Order: sequence, then structure tokens, then C-alpha cells
Amino acid sequence: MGEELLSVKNLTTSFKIDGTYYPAVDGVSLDIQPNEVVALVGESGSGKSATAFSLMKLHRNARIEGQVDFEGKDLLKINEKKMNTIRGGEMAMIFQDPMTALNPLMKIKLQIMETLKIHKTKAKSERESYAIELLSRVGIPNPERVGEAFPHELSGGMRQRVVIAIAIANRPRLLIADEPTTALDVTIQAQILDLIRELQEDLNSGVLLITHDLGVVAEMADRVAVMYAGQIVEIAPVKELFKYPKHPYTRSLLNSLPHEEQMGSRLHVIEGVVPALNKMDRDSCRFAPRIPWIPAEAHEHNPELREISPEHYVRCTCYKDFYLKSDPDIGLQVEQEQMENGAEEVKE
Ligand SMILES: Nc1ncnc2c1ncn2[C@@H]1O[C@H](COP(=O)(O)OP(=O)(O)OP(=O)(O)O)[C@@H](O)[C@H]1O
Repeated sequence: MGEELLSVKNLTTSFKIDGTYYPAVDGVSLDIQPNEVVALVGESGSGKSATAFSLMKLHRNARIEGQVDFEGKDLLKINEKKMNTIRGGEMAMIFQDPMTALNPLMKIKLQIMETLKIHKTKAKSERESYAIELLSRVGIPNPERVGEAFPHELSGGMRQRVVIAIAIANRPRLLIADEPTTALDVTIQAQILDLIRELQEDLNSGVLLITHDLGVVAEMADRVAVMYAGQIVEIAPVKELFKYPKHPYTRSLLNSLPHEEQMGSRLHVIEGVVPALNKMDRDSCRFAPRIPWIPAEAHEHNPELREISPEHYVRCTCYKDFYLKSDPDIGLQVEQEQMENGAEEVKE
């Protein structure tokens, strides 16, 4: 691998519940290279946003441990003053809901000029024209007029473009996009994703793209990290992951996508939910309770991420025994084998 832009090691972010800290991000290690888009995927509650917020040091009441090396600095060791210069500068974030990221009482143009001022990116005399240029760059028609507007006067898609303009204003080396298109219509989604990709290539920056949408991942990512119950359970280059998914969770997620050949049949549903932080068995395979048809012996104790082919890492050996319950042929075959094995045991 080349020179890392971001290198996260054993990141553990814990929240207090009834007086005890429980990790929501549990030993996450992840690298991002310049010009690379890494997608972080997983269901709601798997710890994606908690990871992003930890990288940006935006949590108020969390205990954060591990190492977050960004361009040679461990962000977990630097003070808040220094972090303020990095946040919104070399490292920027696009949030899920543009309305919460914007100041409702401030004109758009002034909000962009403010970030240019804080990070000393442009001289005072240049800030206004550069703010308008940025609005035009993110595809906002009539940028002078939009610059004079307040956030509530714009559509959701336009607001997200403004948020992106603010995020790229200081030419960040790393962009963290947390579900950047969830709040938008499908047609606008594609435009916003194209825009992020275009700007990322232009700035040669790394992107951590958080999403639960595997269609977006296929479109955008170079590598994919699949997260479940606070841990990365599989990480691989995007083509490899879609072609040879291994972890039962990854395979279940991929199988819940509509395929042409499944037209008319029911989609696979992953039964159950991600366990609550204080109700989780942390010593075994965390996905085991959701695939009860796989024998307990198939799971490892304290499974670790293991490289199974170049750049492809999987946690827990249970992937070797896993079959999708919705795959009746394999299911029947395995059931048959289990019955035969059971019958032999009885015979002995
Ligand atoms: N501030 C907090 N205090 C306590 N628990 C929290 C806090 N933030 C997140 N959690 C818990 O941490 C776990 C991970 O949440 P997180 O929001 O990171 O998941 P996510 O994968 O980003 O989900 P979503 O897609 O819904 O945003 C969940 O169990 C959540 O309830």
C-alpha cells in the first residue's frame, strides 16, 4: 500500500450507559490513501456515524481510545485549538442532514466566507468572489442570488450542494461524507454523488463515505469496509467484495439488494437487529445470534480480522460454513448433510 493519508488503529469509542462505558466503535483499524474512496457500510446502529464523529473529534460525552494518524499527526493527542484548525480545513465533513449543518440565520454567502476566514484560506478582499465561485463549482445556478438566500429558502438538494461547497472551501485532504444523500430524492442523489466524486478527484483527496446503500458503494468506492456491532467484519477492494463476499453479514446485505433474476420473488431479509451496546456478547462472533442455523462450532472465540486473499480481510471463520437461509438448494443440501452426520453419530 502507498502513503496513508489517514491511518486509524484500534479506535474504540465508548458511551456511558447506567454508569458503565460500552464501546460503540470497538477496535476499528482502517487506512485511507490520497485519492481513495473508502465506503463504510452497515445497518443502522452498527457504529458508522460514531466512527466518523470520533475521527473528527465531535463527540461530547464519549471516551475515545486508539490512534488516528492524519497526515502524520495523531488527532487523539492534539488539543482542541489545533483540532479546530484541522476540522473544516484539511479535514471536512458532509453531514446527513444539510439543515443541521447550516446556520439558519445566516445568508449562504456569509457562511462560506466565514469558513474561508477561520481557516485563513483567502484574503478578505477575495472571500466574497470565491464564495460565489464555490457555489457555481458545486453546480448551483445563479450563485449570486443563492448566496444572498437563507438556508430555508433553498431545496434539500441545493442545501446539500451548499454544505459541499463549505466542505471543499478549504481544499480538504480528507472528506468524510456521512450518508450525504439519504435526505434527498433519487435523481438528486446521483447528482450529488457525481459531484463528490468529481471534487474528490480534482482535489486528490481521500474520502470516507458512510452509507447503508450498497448501490452507492458500487458506484463510488474503491474499497469497502463492512461494519457490524462496532467492528469491521470484512474489508476488501470494491470489485472483490461484490464478487467474492465472504462474511455472512456482507452476504446477507448483498442478498437484500434486488437482482434482476429475483424479480417477482421475495427479497432476503436479515432477521433481527444490531444488539444494543450494553446487551452485546463481545467475546464471540457478534453476528452469530442472527444466523442461528449455522452451528455454534463454526464461530471463533474473539474472532479477529484475517487476510484471506490480498487486501481482503474477514472476521470469524463462520463464513466457511455459512449459507443463506433463503437459498433453498444449499439449505437443503446442508440440512441433509447434517442429518446424515447426525445419523452416523447415532449409529456409532
Ligand atoms: N451519543 C451517544 N450516546 C450513547 N449511545 C450512542 C451515542 N451515539 C451512538 N450511540 C450508540 O452507538 C451505536 C452506534 O450508533 P451509530 O449512530 O454510530 O450507528 P450508525 O451505524 O451510524 O447508524 P445510522 O445509520 O442509524 O446513523 C448505537 O447502539 C447507538 O445507539
